[in-house]
Amino acid sequence: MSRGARRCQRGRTVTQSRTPQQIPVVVLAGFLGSGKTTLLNHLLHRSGGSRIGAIVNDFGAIEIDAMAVAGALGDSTVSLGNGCLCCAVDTSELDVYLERLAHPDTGIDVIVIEASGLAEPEELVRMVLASEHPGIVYGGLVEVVDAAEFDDTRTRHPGVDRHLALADLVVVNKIDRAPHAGHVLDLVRSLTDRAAVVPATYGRVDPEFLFDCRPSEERIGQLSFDDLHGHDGHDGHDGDDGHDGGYGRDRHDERHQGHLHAAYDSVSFVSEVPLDPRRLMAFLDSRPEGLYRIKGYVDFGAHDALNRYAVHAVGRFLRFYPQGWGAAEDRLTQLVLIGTGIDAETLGKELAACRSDAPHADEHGMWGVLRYVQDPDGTSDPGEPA
Ligand SMILES: Nc1nc2c(ncn2[C@@H]2O[C@H](COP(=O)(O)OP(=O)(O)OP(=O)(O)O)[C@@H](O)[C@H]2O)c(=O)[nH]1
Repeated sequence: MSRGARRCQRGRTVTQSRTPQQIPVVVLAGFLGSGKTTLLNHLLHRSGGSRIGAIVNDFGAIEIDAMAVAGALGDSTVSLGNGCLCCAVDTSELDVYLERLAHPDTGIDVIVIEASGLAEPEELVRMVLASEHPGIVYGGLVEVVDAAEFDDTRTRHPGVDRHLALADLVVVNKIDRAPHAGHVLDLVRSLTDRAAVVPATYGRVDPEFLFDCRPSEERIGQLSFDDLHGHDGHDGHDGDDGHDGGYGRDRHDERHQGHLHAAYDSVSFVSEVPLDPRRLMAFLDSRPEGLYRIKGYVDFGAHDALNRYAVHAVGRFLRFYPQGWGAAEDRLTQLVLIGTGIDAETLGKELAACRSDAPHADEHGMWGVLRYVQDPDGTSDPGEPA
């Protein structure tokens, strides 16, 4: 591929033409919901002594992915929200962040850019290669594939084959959900050019596949949000947070008609009023076919005052993950919906109608939601919608 790109050798990656001062920049891509954020969180927790700088690019106006990554490590990410990095973000903005992260004071060993699920990886790779910063070197393209949805994704987007052909490493994720995992692995291998193809569940791959790790004792901790933003007070959040009960069709640059995201719309929804679990389940059960991805956090108010519920829908797959509210956290529902041919106004109205008007929890109200909560040991698979 390009100068500086890595090759996998017997399960380990090697950065070529990298001087000791140069920090590899790894592009982490993959279709909507394939498991990029899950993999990035795994890397952040399992990178031994290596210090990772993360740049997270969300498609929707609310930065759900950035929250998921930052939430795990105390705001140690840079967020480039509302639009695919490959079009909507100015190259110079990416350069500014790369420069900041690559500054020797940060002590960062590797930078991972998590692309939005609709980004064009070759554009991202081009942007990294175009950076003239001497302190960084392109570190390779990692593509995450959802093994359970792979056939469907390829049918919807034949362009995915092209993305795989460019990859240096393909993580075939969600092996636990794929009844024909062997078939998917063979297919992916036939579509890649030179990539290592690694099966995974919940993105648990050896970080050494992506970069050379330092021993654990060298770990010096993650950076603060301020470190990454250069103490300039700019938090990179341009979403419509705090806009109660509000929803909006997010604007995306449609110059690049050949891009995956040209056919997709996203809707963001924020509410300070808790949602009623039965109404939300009715909404989710009847969600339109084109609404491929839902992610975010739900406040069910008195129905569970201790937890917010992270929600993920990918195709017909649906899960809720209860997470304790932080003491200083705003009790908000924040959702991003992404799909093709979706009616943003109607979806927004339907979500607004899910807001609760009852002051008390009804006793069995959460049952429908709890069907989609995974057991703590992660072994059982709750029922999926018909
Ligand atoms: N069963 C199963 N679920 C997984 C696995 N990996 C991720 N998930 C779930 O899949 C959903 C989507 O995962 P994410 O990591 O948010 O996917 P993403 O690629 O970052 O999503 P986008 O940012 O929308 O493109 C979440 O509910 C994850 O918990 C896996 O290996 N097995």
